[in-house]
Amino acid sequence: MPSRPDSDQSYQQFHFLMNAPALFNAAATATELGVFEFLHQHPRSLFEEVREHTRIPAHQLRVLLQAVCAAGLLTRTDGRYSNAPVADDLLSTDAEDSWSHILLGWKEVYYPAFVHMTTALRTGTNTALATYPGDEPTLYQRLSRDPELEAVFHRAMSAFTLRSLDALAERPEFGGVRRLLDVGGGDGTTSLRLVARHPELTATIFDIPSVSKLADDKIATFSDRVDLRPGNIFTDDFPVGSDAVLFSHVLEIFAAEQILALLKKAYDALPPGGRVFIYGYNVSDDETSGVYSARLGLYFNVLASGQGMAYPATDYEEWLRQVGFTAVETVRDMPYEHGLTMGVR
Ligand SMILES: C[S@@+](CC[C@H](N)C(=O)[O-])C[C@H]1O[C@@H](n2cnc3c(N)ncnc32)[C@H](O)[C@@H]1O
Repeated sequence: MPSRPDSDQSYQQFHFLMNAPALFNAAATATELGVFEFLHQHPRSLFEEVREHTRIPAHQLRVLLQAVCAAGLLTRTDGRYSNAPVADDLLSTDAEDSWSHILLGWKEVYYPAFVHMTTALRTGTNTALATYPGDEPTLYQRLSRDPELEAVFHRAMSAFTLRSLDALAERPEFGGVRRLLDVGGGDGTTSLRLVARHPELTATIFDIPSVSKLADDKIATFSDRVDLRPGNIFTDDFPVGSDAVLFSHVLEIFAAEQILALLKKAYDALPPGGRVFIYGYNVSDDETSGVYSARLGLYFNVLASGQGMAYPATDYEEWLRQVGFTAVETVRDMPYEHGLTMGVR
């Protein structure tokens, strides 16, 4: 059996990758037990102090803390534990954009589904969806039967969206928009940030009724400039009267024919000169890089919709042209593997 030198970076990455699911879960459990939050407030704590806070048996805490140290998220010096700087920045608070929400959403929804990956990819359908009650074709619709999990899921999505949203909100193109239709706008996180940044902008959030209810709570502060359109983006008409349509993290869920149908609906709902914005993850054009995009594509195909991926920007550009949009272009290399593809009716 050939062996590789320990100095080989790809070998080190291989070690980390093979153990990553266990370390991910240790980080999620430490988050749920409030370890990072406690050590943020009480750096250099002794084992007994962490134990008093977490209230788990000493041996099990010993095992957990070793794992989280090995993952690089905690340090232990002279027997005292502290957050590593990256954990202190990203995991130690309950703020809306905290990675702690993202971790819990991935732990509860994404990663349990991946035991179905081989079957799902072999059979070409999202077999993990069978673990959720209902007969609706996507996870988003089935989650409406479990409001608690739906809230965890949307809190995670909102936290992640907040992390990548500023690059979108800062785009000068939104300065020229007056009425935005935010298709699949979720709990309103994106529209709220856009209207806060652009004082002339008003927005309509179009999403399924149970998600619109989540948005209802959030939009209170901007209720004069943000409204809700509960419904199904495929079977219900797009409201008219907007001069721009935004698809943020939505088209990537679906297959090419469905994307073309949604883009055609956007085209028909827009006036001449109206704009379309497609914001989300893009794999590289040669489809070899993008770890966030990889996770997302697998999640769609194993669980969420049974199709879709973080398509390369060139796919979106081609679909926009096919539907009739002009001045098609993409802003590439935005944070978190994001891109913004735009067109004009
Ligand atoms: C990945 S989330 C994106 C949310 C938000 N746009 C963002 O960027 O954070 C996809 C959204 O599409 C919505 N969605 C999926 N299928 C839908 C359908 N058929 N009709 C209405 N909304 C749908 C989901 O409920 C969910 O809120």
